[in-house]
Amino acid sequence: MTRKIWVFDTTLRDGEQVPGAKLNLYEKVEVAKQLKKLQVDIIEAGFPASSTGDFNAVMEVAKQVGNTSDIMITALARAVKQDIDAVYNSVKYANNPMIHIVLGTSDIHVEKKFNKSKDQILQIGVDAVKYAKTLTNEVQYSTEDASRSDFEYLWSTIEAVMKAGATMINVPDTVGYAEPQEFGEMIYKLNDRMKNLNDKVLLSVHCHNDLGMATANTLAAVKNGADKVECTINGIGERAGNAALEEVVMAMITRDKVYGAQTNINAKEIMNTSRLVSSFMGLDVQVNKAITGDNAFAHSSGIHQDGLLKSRDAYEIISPTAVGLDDMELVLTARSGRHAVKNALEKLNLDLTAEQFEGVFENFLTLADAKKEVYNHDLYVLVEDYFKKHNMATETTYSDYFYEIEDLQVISNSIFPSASVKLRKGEAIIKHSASGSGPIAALYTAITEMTEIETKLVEYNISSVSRGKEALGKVKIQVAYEGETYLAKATHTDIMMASAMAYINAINTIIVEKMMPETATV
Ligand SMILES: CC(=O)SCCNC(=O)CCNC(=O)[C@H](O)C(C)(C)COP(=O)(O)OP(=O)(O)OC[C@H]1O[C@@H](n2cnc3c(N)ncnc32)[C@H](O)[C@@H]1OP(=O)(O)O
Ligand SMILES: CC(C)C(=O)C(=O)O
Repeated sequence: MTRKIWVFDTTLRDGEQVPGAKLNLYEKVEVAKQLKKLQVDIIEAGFPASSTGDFNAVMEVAKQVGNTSDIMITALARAVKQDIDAVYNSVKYANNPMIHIVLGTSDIHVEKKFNKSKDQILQIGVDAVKYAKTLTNEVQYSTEDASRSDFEYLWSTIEAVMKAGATMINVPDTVGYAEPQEFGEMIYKLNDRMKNLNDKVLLSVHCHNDLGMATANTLAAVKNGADKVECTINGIGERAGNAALEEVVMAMITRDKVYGAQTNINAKEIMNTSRLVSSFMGLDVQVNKAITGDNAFAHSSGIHQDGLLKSRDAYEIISPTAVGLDDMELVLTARSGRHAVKNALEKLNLDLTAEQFEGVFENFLTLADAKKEVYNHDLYVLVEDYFKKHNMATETTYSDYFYEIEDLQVISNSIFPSASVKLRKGEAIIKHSASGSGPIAALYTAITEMTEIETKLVEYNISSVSRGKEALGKVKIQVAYEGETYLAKATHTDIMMASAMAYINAINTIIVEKMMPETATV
């Protein structure tokens, strides 16, 4: 039988502990609404005692998102009356409020942090739970630093707080010290004892990623009886972060026979949630991050691309559509082979003879060696160049459709930010200037007015690819056009040039998908 695993999302509490990731009230509510669409069971919305801003944000999440019976809203408190009151007074507006109390159980915490005896700390925990129970029925108790605690003391604490009324026991690997086998064994023993005492109390885990094992430890706990997992979107959180919700959930779906457990998560909302959190918190997702990284479903090497074209399961264990992406991406690079390039040409209706293909492929490799990625609009131009070189007539001049940047100048000031841009479209040269509220707005306005393709810039993201003065700027954008979104990127030492190139890549992609004539055959 498949067990149900509860998902407790702590993106808005532990995730928000990432330096610089603080969200305002509006942003917290928006993320919480998206977490509800993702169908998490519990949202930990913050730490209300820490500031008035966070108290109000938690209260707003409780009111606006906790207003239905399918979700529980909680927030964190130390084992301190004032913190517990702050949690209660903010989460009480939810249909299902819960108070979450944390207190350490390891010798390090008891002796060095609190300078108290084990009995004193245990009593403080019990009193905190008893007090919280006078306010709400649902109370979770977290035994901070559980994985470095003396097992019998950890158990005495859990037993005592369960008797005091805790409805969920959360066992944290606070400093990411645990190892899957060892952590699994600890959870097995705790589960056994807990179920004997009161089988209605849920056993939960909260794992950190200091040794890169947060997901593995969480899944080991699931295998060994844990009922609930605490996670964050994109694995963000204090220091090296927490177990990533998308990894834990997709592992249970993909390896269902191993875990025999499932969550209620609507996996198709994973990418939307990841992008929203990344954009609001200003935290880029590492490109190779499992499930939500840019390259998680992108294949770039010839042998893999060939294998995928023959049978998807050769190199794919999860369909990208399962997490809300359109499809896998075959990125054309200098490591691509003939099968992938032929497939891309065929998709564009560019049917070539074997001899023509070999000629185009040779030129493709030369271009790919010079560029990081070859786009569909580059393929059109490669085919056209081949035909021109071999004095063959073409019905359509493809390069007449696409834009290339020849030059640009951007003036950034607080009075009148402006941009002058020179574009090439086939043989034609177009020049234009525009102003805007900032340099990027001016640049993108100039290009929009020249190309007459009205897009909406949904996201603009710039990062440095390397260190130092010569660092390359990498620009990633998302634009909307006629109800669809297009992602594009570009890299250049000049960040304005990288910004313009990314935008032109998006424009050319829109042209390929929406504006190339059906009859565009060679
Ligand atoms: C593992 C985790 O992620 S736990 C959650 C971490 N999150 C946060 O810390 C939320 C943000 N924190 C804050 O805003 C502040 O630290 C506050 C409001 C919690 C406390 O602020 P202050 O009162 O100024 O105390 P400060 O943070 O300097 O020190 C923590 C105090 O809480 C005590 N404390 C720490 N953990 C606990 C606990 N679980 N239960 C009871 N007391 C605790 C410490 O011993 C210390 O008390 P002391 O002043 O008597 O030595
Ligand atoms: C509050 C607890 C669950 C925590 O964040 C930790 O121990 O890491």
